[in-house]
Parts: sequence; structure tokens; C-alpha cells
Amino acid sequence: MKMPHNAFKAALAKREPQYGIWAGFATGYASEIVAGLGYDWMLIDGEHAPNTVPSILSQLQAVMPYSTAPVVRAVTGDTVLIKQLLDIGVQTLMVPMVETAEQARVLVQAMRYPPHGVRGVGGGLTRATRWDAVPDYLNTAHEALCLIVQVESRLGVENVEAIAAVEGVDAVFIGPADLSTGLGHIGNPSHPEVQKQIRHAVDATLAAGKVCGILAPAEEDARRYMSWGCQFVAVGIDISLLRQAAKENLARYREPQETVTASRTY
Ligand SMILES: O=C(O)C(=O)C[C@H](O)[C@@H](O)CO
Repeated sequence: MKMPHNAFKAALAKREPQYGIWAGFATGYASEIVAGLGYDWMLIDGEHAPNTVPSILSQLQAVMPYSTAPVVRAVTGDTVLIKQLLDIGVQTLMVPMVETAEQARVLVQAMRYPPHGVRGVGGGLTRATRWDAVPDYLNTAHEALCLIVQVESRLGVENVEAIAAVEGVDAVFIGPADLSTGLGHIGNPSHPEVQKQIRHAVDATLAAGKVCGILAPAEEDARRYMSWGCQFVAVGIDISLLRQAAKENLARYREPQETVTASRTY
């Protein structure tokens, strides 16, 4: 069989806008429901959702028949974890909290086989190769893989030009929640200083010839970031959407007895 097509990578290369949704339920069942809705991509979150390698695998299998492309966020840029994720068939990988070009280079190496990198060979044991059915996987894997690095700290923004310029980094994704917190504006990505840093990160990424993405569940934020040049934007979070819809549904029938509010970080 042919190497599975990475439609998300192809769309980024064509500079097509890509609307995404954050998937936090950590089950194939929930991810499949959302995958049938027409979003261009879905972030399967291994950082803040209770995911493991097997639960990520079951979500990849669940969304496979749909046009929504899975993007998997690892909990960390650990080379061994990246090997496992690529072996189960992750093609687009997001890594949080990348702060230097050196860190980005290590991630690129983790995604490539020697002599271009350090990825271990799983061969016929792996879903990535479709258990050896994909011809010449070792020599062609890198063509279908896509690396997104998250810039979400003061240091990351300081180094964003160099990070984005690393060969093998396909895109930069800005994390407004962590960035605002790191800049001392906890829970306030709209603060002018945070917005200035976000805009700088977008500009620098585009200047390096790379693609920029961001999480923006509020429509006015999403539209502003797209007008700045962000090409792939996560415009919703499945858990927040369920919670909001469930609250609104009940409110049609009775006044809230008690508001269980937590501060909304996103
Ligand atoms: O900093 C951010 O913003 C992100 O990286 C996204 C958050 O981690 C995500 O959990 C929002 O719910």
C-alpha cells in the first residue's frame, strides 16, 4: 500500500487556511464524533488530556476514515516518546514549550532515521509502515511527517526567528495560555504585551518562510490572528463546547442554582 497521505501537511504547503478543533476527551469514540463534522484538523492532546500512547492510537484509528487530519501533541519532546508516537502512525506531531533552535533541531533528529537523525527502526512491528506494507518507508517517511513546534514562553518568543528557521520545522504554533502566564498576565492572552509578543512570533515565523498556527476558541481572536497571517487555527475545544452547550440547555428550563465557575483559561 502507498504511504498514507498527510493532507494537513499538503494543505499547509498550499497555504490553505485550516480550521481545527482541540480534542480533549482522550477517547476514540469522542474523537470520531468530532472527526465527522468537517474540521480540517484535530489536535489530539497528549499534554493536558489524560492520553497515553495506546489511547492516542485508538483515536488515530477512529478518525482515519474521516477528512479531519489528526495532529498529535506529545507531552514532551522526548526522543523515545516521539519514536513511539511515530511508530503508531502519527504523521503530524506538535511539541510543547520549544524555546531554542537547538531544542528544535533535536526534535527534527528524533523524527528522522540515520544518517539524518536518530529515529529507531520499528519496521514490520509498526502501524506507521502498515506492518511493512508501505514500500520504502525508511527512505520516504520524512516526506509525510510534519513537525509543529510550540512557542509559548518569553524565551521561546525571543528565539522564534531561529526556531522557525530550523530545517525540518514545518510550523510554529503559539500557545496563548502559557505565553500570557509566562509573561505575568495570568489568564489574559488579550493583554497588549501578550498580543505584541504573539504578533511578533507570527511575523517572525512567516518571515522564516514557515507556517504559523494558534489556539483561539473566541471568534474575534481567531479572525484577528488569521488576519495577522496565522494559517491554522484551533477554533474550538470539544470539552468546552460540550460544557457550554450542556449549561445552555439546562438554563432554558431553570435558572442556575449555583454557578460552578472556574476561571476560564481557554
Ligand atoms: O498555551 C496554550 O494556549 C496552549 O498550549 C494550549 C493549552 O495547553 C490548552 O490546554 C488549552 O486548553
